Amino acid sequence: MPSPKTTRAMGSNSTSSATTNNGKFEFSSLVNSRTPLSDSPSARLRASESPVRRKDSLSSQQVLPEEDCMKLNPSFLGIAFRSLLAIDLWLSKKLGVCAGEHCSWGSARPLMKLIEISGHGIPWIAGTLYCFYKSDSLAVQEVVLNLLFALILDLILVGLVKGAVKRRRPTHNRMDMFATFSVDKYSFPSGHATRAAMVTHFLLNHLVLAIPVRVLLMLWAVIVGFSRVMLGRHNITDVAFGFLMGYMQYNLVEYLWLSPSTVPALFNL
Ligand SMILES: CC(C)=CCC/C(C)=C/COP(=O)(O)O
Repeated sequence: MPSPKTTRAMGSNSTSSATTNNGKFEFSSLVNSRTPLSDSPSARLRASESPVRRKDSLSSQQVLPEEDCMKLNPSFLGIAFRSLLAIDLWLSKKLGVCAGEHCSWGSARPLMKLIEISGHGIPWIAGTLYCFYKSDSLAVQEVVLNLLFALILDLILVGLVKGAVKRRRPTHNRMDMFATFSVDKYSFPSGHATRAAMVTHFLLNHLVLAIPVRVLLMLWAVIVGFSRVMLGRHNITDVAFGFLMGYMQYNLVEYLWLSPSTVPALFNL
């Protein structure tokens, strides 16, 4: 692939031309792939095209395919976004202190894995089903059924976003998670973070809890989020978006609230 420094292709004649500097081709700007080589003052260089081959092989009317081009003038937002991602990866790797037994906090890994199980979907769904089975009043059944609905909705929405974004987990992650599903190989967003945020919001709003219990519940959610990064399962942005998504999922459950008047069949179990 030619050197990224490029010399303006002087398209005055039917084919582009390149200048050489001690035999090394230099380009100051590139020809736009969407217009004929001879017309545009700035452009892109076909990544697989060497200057020498390009001069001979491309006529002035041939348009370079977009996918073959390398964009050398990214927007400010593009640069800012990539810088944020680079900081995210770097800081997440720094915070992955329990990613393995050999890490600086490797001895805390068993505790982090216990916290991981406390935020897993299976224990929450199994526990909620048990509470629904044992519930003896319509009011309790209504709350428990909506919690079950929220947990299932969380799995579906997180699975869809994971499958769409397909962000790989951090390289330092050791994939030894308890009971995972296909899309759980992907990192964005953190399903534990969405679940912790959603469940905490749900319980704080639908259960009468003493202040210390409310504080412990919120603390649990934050610790689950931190544990995802410390275990190396996620980057910080995966968890941050997970918390935001979990909060939005709770509001969606409130909007779609299942009540005996709207879905009586669910309550005649
Ligand atoms: C298979 C079931 C019922 C739940 C999967 C729960 C799970 C493994 C989610 C992944 O969480 P992270 O995205 O935080 O790693």
